[in-house]
Amino acid sequence: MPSHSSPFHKAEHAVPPPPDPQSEARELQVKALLKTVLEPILNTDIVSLGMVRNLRIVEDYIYLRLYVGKHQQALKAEILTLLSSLEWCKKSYVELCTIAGVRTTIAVSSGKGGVGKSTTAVNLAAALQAQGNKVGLLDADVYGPNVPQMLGLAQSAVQIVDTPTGQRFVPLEAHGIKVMSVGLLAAPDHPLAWRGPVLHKIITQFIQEVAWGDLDYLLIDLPPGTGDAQITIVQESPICGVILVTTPQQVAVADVRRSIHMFRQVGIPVLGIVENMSYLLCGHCGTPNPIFGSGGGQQLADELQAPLLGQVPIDAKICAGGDIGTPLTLSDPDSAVGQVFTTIAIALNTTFATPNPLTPLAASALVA
Ligand SMILES: Nc1ncnc2c1ncn2[C@@H]1O[C@H](COP(=O)(O)OP(=O)(O)OP(=O)(O)O)[C@@H](O)[C@H]1O
Repeated sequence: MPSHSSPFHKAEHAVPPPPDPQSEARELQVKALLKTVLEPILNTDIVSLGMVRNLRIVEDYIYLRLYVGKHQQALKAEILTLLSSLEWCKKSYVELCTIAGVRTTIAVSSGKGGVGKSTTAVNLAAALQAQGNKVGLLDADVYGPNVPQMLGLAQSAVQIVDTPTGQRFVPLEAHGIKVMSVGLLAAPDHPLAWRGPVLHKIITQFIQEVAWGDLDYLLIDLPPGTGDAQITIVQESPICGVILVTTPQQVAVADVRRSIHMFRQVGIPVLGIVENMSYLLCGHCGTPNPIFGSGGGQQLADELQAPLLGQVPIDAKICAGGDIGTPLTLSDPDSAVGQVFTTIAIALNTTFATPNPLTPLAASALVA
């Protein structure tokens, strides 16, 4: 954090001065330098990974925020050493932004509601957990928080604990997955009509004030669309990347296109697209029938250079699983649905858990 004697303390509240050529040149110099710092697992520079945000240069001082997982905190020292090599820099401040205990944070988003975003988040969490990962699921869909019901936790009460760093929500647990949801704080059947600053505060609390313990993956189920709530969440959290869910119809695809642009604008890598309700499997012969049309997900993936991570069939057992609180990927991992989510979980593990010379998933995520 910047000390009170730093120029940033004054600058926080002041109207930003017009950019001067010297500051602009220095900013370019700093960015170029930061681009030489590689995240060792993804083997990609920290600027392209969206880890560096809020870069500001005031006179001879540099300030930036570094959004990282618990295993990446050593990057701070590397950055400070590197910036100290600039002959004009008197001091640099790197504010570490992380979620305590969490290694990899991934958001699940969709351009519009009802396309299966929560279904994807829940089944992916189950697939990652089944592969031996410690997994948390944060239901940040303030407009329709239905993760608790999908995991059989609908009526549960949330506990609060005192910790050395303040009070924290205690996540609930379902099928070995730690779960926190805005829905758990609202009375049943009560609309969640939070707006503006209240919404911002609740979301920020959810990101920072949950006692997750040690997690390999934290999945965040975002609200649909590209509004204030989504932007707050992606800007306030150390998200490594976002998975976008769509259906094959043209209208859903257009919404996802908008979402992808929004994420790329704020510098969050897009890990790929999940096409849900891609086809209906014939109950007799097993032939796939693309009742909502076909090719939408692949077309979008090609156009936006984001990989198509999987195509999930329509299966009535998904709804049944949602109602009884057990994701289909857990109750029937060998089903076509279970296999799609297992494949995606393996791709994520390969990308985020093993040092590698730029996996296809990581490489394509960074195309702007
Ligand atoms: N592949 C599928 N086959 C059958 N039913 C599905 C499938 N995917 C989702 N559903 C069902 O569609 C409904 C909407 O799914 P879900 O709640 O996951 O969508 P969502 O995008 O999260 O919606 P919202 O944005 O409104 O929260 C649920 O009843 C779910 O069980």
